[in-house]
Amino acid sequence: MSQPVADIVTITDLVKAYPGGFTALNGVTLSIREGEILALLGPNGAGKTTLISTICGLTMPTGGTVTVGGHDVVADYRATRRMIGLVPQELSLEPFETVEATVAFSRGLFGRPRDPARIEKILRDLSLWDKRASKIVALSGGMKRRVLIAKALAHDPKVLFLDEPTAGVDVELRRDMWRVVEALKAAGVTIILTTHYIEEAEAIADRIAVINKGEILLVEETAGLMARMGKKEAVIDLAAPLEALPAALTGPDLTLAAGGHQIVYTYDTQAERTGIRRVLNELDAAGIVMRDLSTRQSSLEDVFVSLVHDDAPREAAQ
Ligand SMILES: Nc1ncnc2c1ncn2[C@@H]1O[C@H](COP(=O)(O)OP(=O)(O)OP(=O)(O)O)[C@@H](O)[C@H]1O
Repeated sequence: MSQPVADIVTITDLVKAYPGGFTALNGVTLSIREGEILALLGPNGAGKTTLISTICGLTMPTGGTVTVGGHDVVADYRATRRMIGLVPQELSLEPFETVEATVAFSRGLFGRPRDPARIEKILRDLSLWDKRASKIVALSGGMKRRVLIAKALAHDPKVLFLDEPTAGVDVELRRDMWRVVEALKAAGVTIILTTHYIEEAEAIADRIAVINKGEILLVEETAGLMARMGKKEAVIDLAAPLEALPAALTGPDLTLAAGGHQIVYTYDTQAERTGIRRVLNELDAAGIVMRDLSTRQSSLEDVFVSLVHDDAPREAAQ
């Protein structure tokens, strides 16, 4: 029998109001499971970096609690910080230091004893071993990102935060980075990543959390989310516009669009039968002439946009 998965990070009613009065986190409750890859998605300014900084103990919360491995991040900062590795957005490295010294120094910062074999393993896993004697300044952007990850792993953290790990890197390097993240997961590290690339979340995350205006809008298994919300639409172009749908074709899955020139039928991609044939038969029976039929699959990107968009009127109403 498989063991139930424990939560390694527990965030409860977290609030962060910045001194100027801006509330960046507005009651965030979220549990992160040991060993998972969780993608945190949200538009610019949603509160992703503030959330990560608060879990890492770099930003003080104004309300609520965060525990890592059962320890409170404020009361027990040293214990929680040791359990966390953070890869920041900016490439903040000492340019004239070597790769190996940079990573070894980072281990020392957390009071861990020197362990050249451990550093070698980290560098090898990240394909940095051949570059160990190179100065940071001589590395490509992609290699510098790997050094940042190596640095964050140098003290053997249980939880790794990656803030926009593939921002601005090319497709090949991005896929390379995904392999690195998956290998870390296989080694038992819990990973939380923020990203603006939705296909990145879809490709590697076990669960997806969507944050907007300091509030968590959704947390769900990636596969379940795609199955539940990844609907397919059939768009039927009509020869002549309709004022209304015929009586036999009313229902929440059918809408009239494009000024009556189109019927949009939304169906579940998981269902045994799509129901498209029934719709076409009903059109025929009602004497409605179809000009064209096309289908489109909604992606996680559509789900994300509709979630964040649906959230917009709330702000206007406040
Ligand atoms: N030190 C600060 N003082 C005041 N406001 C701040 C501070 N840091 C962040 N904010 C504000 O809090 C909000 C959330 O910022 P945060 O950086 O957490 O968002 P984000 O989701 O990480 O955005 P991005 O995707 O652009 O990195 C923003 O409106 C930002 O302007």
